Amino acid sequence: MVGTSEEAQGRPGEPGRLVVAVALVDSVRRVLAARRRSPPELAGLWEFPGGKVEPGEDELAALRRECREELRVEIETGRLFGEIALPRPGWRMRLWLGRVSGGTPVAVEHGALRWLGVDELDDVPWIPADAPLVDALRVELADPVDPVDPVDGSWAR
Ligand SMILES: Nc1nc2c([nH]c(=O)n2[C@H]2C[C@H](O)[C@@H](COP(=O)(O)OP(=O)(O)OP(=O)(O)O)O2)c(=O)[nH]1
Repeated sequence: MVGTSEEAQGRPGEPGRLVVAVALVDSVRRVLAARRRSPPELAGLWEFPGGKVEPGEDELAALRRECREELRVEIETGRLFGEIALPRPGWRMRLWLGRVSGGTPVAVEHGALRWLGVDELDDVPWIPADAPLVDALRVELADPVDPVDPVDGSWAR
C-alpha cells in the first residue's frame, strides 16, 4: 500500500532532511520532468531533478551535484520558487528555478525525461507532494512574475 513503507514515512526519531530540486526551464518555457524508477511507491511518478542535501553541504552545490549525477548537465540557478513539506516527518523540499547551462540532459538514473510546456504539465503523473509546486509553475510559465527570470534574462518571449 502506498505511503506505509519506511521510505514514505521515515523511521521514528529520524532527523528530517532537506531535499533540493530544480525546475529547469528552457528557451521556449518548457520545464524538465523526470520519471522515477525507485523506490517502488514512487516508481513511475514524475519529479523535478534533485535529491537530498548531504550534511554540511551547500544547498545549491547539492543541486548542481545532483544534476551532474542524474542528468549529466551543468545548471545555473535563478530564484527560489517554493518550498513544501514532504510526507515524511521533518522532510521538506525546496524548488529552485534554473536552466541548463552545459550539456543535454540524459536519463542516467530516471526512467525517462520530458520537457513539458505549460499545457503539458498534467500529461504526467507527478509525485503527489509536488502538486502545489506544479500548480504554481503552471501560473509562472503562463505569466512569468519577472519576464527576465529565471536566471538572467533567459525567458523567451
Ligand atoms: N528530487 C526530487 N525528490 C522529490 C520530489 N518530490 C518528492 O516528494 N521527492 C522526494 C522523493 C524522495 O523521498 C526525496 C528525494 O530523495 P532522492 O532519493 O531522490 O535523493 P537522492 O538523489 O539523494 O537519493 P540517494 O542518493 O539517497 O539514492 O524527495 C521532486 O520533485 N524531486
